[in-house]
Amino acid sequence: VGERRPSQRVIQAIDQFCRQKEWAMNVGDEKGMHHVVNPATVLELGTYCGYSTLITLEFNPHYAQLLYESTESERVHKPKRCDVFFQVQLVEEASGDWIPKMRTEFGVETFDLVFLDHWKDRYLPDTKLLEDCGLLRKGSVLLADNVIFPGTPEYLEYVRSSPQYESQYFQSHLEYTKVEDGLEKSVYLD
Ligand SMILES: C[S@@+](CC[C@H](N)C(=O)[O-])C[C@H]1O[C@@H](n2cnc3c(N)ncnc32)[C@H](O)[C@@H]1O
Ligand SMILES: O=C(c1ccccc1)c1ccc(O)c(O)c1[N+](=O)[O-]
Ligand SMILES: [Mg+2]
Repeated sequence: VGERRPSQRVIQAIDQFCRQKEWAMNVGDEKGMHHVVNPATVLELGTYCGYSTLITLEFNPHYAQLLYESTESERVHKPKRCDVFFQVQLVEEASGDWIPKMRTEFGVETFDLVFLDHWKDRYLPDTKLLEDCGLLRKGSVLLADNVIFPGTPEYLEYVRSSPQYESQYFQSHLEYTKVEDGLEKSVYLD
């Protein structure tokens, strides 16, 4: 068992602080994304402090700054609208405005994985936007946090009743608590 990488040490420190000092809305160390296949092109909706980050959308400049400071990857360059790191592309904009620009701004054809963890009333409209923009392909995975607490009833109803998705619920707990919550994994069938 080797020495923890810097990013693992940061995650461990966040978990310890949130468990012992002050709760925060990171996805946390229990839910995580370990049961999802290893994706190549990932979109995260909702960055916060960058605990779960990959290619990520965050409209709060304060939280976006936290990611710049906490991401140990060197900043490759600073184009006008986003910062590109070795592993992270952060777009400091609202999901509804920027999902339609993913192809033209980033050359994304389709996403292998979308991690939904932003304001819960945006899950359904942004999912429909991803569909309408052709950014999902057969086998794309939507992984949605907080489907029980705070809850995303309209989104759950949609992915569980739509013939376009194969959905599975992974029961867990609200991060750093014993309150029931979980992740809904929905595979797009096209
Ligand atoms: C729960 S936090 C994200 C937690 C993060 N995924 C993690 O696991 O640490 C939700 C974040 O989404 C951001 N957010 C909410 N709605 C958004 C939207 N429509 N577009 C972009 N960011 C959004 C909020 O500013 C907040 O930082
Ligand atoms: O909505 C909240 C929330 C509501 C009230 C106070 C703090 C957080 C929340 C709680 C746990 C989450 O995992 C999460 O992603 C969120 N969120 O804001 O997106
Ligand atoms: Mg969450």
